Amino acid sequence: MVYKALTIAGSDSGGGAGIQADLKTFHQLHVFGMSAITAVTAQNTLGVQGVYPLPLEAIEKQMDSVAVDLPPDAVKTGMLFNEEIIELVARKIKQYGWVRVVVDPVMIAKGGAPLLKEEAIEAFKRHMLPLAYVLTPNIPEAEVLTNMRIETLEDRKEAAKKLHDMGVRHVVMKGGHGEGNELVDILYDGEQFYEWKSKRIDTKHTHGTGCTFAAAITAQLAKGKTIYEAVDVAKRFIHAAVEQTLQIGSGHGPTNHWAFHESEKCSHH
Ligand SMILES: Nc1ncnc2c1ncn2[C@@H]1O[C@H](COP(=O)(O)OP(=O)(O)O)[C@@H](O)[C@H]1O
Ligand SMILES: Cc1ncc(COP(=O)(O)OP(=O)(O)O)c(N)n1
Repeated sequence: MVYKALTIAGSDSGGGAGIQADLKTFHQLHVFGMSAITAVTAQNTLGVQGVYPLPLEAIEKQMDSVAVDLPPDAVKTGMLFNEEIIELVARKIKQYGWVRVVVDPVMIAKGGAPLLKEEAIEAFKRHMLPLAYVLTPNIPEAEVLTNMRIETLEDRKEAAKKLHDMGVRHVVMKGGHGEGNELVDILYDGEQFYEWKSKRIDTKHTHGTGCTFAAAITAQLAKGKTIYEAVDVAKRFIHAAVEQTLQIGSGHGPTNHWAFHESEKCSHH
């Protein structure tokens, strides 16, 4: 059986985040990766040098081409950039009845470049949250989406409940932006909270962590795994990818998409 996943996201020329990170992650987890590119970015480990959204027609055609011939078992969305792209992507997801949809609310690149226009945030909340089988905000993204300040673990849980009330089925809040040497990622399924704790690895090479983590969840969902199983593998995948970084580029380097496979000698999970 060949499982297939589609990423609808921006291209990162530097290869560490966006479409490139998603496809590498799908591949490492033995899922056939497909893409619909929303925007091209000129980007490297030093930052984002240019953002070029694609015409709506080009985005729609890519989604149609994949949908009619290669129906995905799971879908991930990343950089959506503006209101028009959000509306289009949401309409097409509904048209094709895609359910296992992982929405990564990409807003700002680590270097500070906006990957979602501020005026598009309301449209994102309105159109994308109700389609999210899984939403994967980091702490600053969760703050923007819920209009609340998140400092403690209790705040994170309150924000997760709010996001669930806004239509998200499963909230996976990433803890990379929290304080201290321990990272806590949480999952809320509407009833219970689950926590994944790990050591914070002391490195500046974390470009693309969010994309890679959400892509790993998507790959596992494509294979029919439960949300708990999917987050569990994704957490191990990203931990290995940050622990054994590649040390390339002179800024914030990419994570290592080979590391999980090599460290766990996994086959198909
Ligand atoms: N320094 C680090 N050491 C280990 N894991 C990390 C580190 N930074 C981020 N992660 C993990 O990478 C994933 C993405 O985290 P986060 O930084 O919160 O999101 P984003 O990349 O979207 O800003 C999470 O699972 C988080 O726990
Ligand atoms: C094209 C593109 N999409 C998404 C991102 C953001 O990725 P993320 O995983 O959050 O990593 P950082 O930008 O925070 O390093 C991106 N940079 N480019």
